[in-house]
Amino acid sequence: MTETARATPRLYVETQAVGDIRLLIPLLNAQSPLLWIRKGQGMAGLGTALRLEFSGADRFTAACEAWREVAAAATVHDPLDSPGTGLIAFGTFAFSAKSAHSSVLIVPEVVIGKRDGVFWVTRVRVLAEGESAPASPTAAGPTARGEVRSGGHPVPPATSFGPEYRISLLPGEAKPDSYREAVEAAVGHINAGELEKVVLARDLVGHLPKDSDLRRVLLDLALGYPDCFTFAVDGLVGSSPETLVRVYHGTVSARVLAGTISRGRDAEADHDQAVALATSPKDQDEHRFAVASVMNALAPHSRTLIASELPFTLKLPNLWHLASDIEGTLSDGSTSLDLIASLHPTAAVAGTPTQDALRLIDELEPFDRGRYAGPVGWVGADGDGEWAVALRCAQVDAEGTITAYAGAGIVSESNPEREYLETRMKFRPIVEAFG
Ligand SMILES: C=C(O[C@@H]1C=C(C(=O)O)C=C[C@H]1O)C(=O)O
Repeated sequence: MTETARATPRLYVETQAVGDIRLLIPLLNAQSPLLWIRKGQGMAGLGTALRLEFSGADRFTAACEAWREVAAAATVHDPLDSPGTGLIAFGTFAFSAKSAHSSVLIVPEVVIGKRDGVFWVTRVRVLAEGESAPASPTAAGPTARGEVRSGGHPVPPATSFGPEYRISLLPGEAKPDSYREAVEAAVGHINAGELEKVVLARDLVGHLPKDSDLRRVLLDLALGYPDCFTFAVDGLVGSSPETLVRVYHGTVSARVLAGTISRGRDAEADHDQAVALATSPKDQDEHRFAVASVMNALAPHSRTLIASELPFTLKLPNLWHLASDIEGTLSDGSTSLDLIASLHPTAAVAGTPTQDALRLIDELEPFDRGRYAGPVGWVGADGDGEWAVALRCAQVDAEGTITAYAGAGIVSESNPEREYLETRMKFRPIVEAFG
């Protein structure tokens, strides 16, 4: 199912430290941005040095294998050796093994990054057949094809934003009534003892005029949701609060979210909402399934693995979530790609038991989720990386069609209207960013 290049391309990669970079988003390409930031820190990508596509049930294992080969064949000069420096790929994976949408790893020609007061630029090019890689770094790094450097400055220039736009997103394949009916049907299956939890989503669609500047949407998301990962990979744009997995030098961490309530109108009502969420048996049930699925997936790869005993309430501008942080040390040298293969799909986005939930999603959701609820993030040459669950997001395709998705965890106590309203809250970041 998965296409692999005949010969592994040999990449030549140079990272250099640069002076202060203020904002990453204005440096991006307006129509095909590559971005991964949280709290203003992260990486922006320009151009494509290498694109690897995967599909089907083996999309994760094929990506692990292909990335290992690409990393092994690459020559990397990276004096900084920190998360995100050196060779990296941005990635987005389809939710379903049956999806018609591709899963991709993209190595940009240029990566501009900032983290903990360190600023860097990485340049990448594919070596020609027979060409040997420079043994030591060239002063300003390899110049990407066709790029004109302004005054020899290593950071590509910011460009001004294109015209403003306001786009309405309207119900797509799943109309509000059919969503409520699907929730009701799911509760029936749960009460019949067929499964314990299923996550059902609905979609909104809109159209982005040709040549619209997607950086406007990213800026809105990044400023409005600074504690979330704001991402743009291959047309998938969004701001996710949920860390699927982070791997760094043999440690592993994740943030599991499941259980949601609206924000209160004033401080007191808001506090009451948080207490109501933290003490709701329905939300605790939903959450327990989600934590268990992540712990079970990580346990075989970990020497130690700890989740907080009780979930905490995570405040976002549009809602409260029940959250649990998980931390551990790896026992088997798994890369972040190996771990997303084990983790996906968690009970926070599929349900419990997984296979029954996936079957019911196929039956009750009238669309292909594409990359929604799949892993989105980045991986480095050593396999370390950071992946979020692609939530609060939309896919913008080549014709400008925007498809946004939001879902809710259904358990036996679920109420169709409340679950519908929960998806409305979850759509807010993306609806407001395009609107
Ligand atoms: C499915 C979504 O969110 C997931 C489901 C949640 C829930 O059911 O409470 C909460 C956070 C996410 O894990 C979504 O945002 O579309």
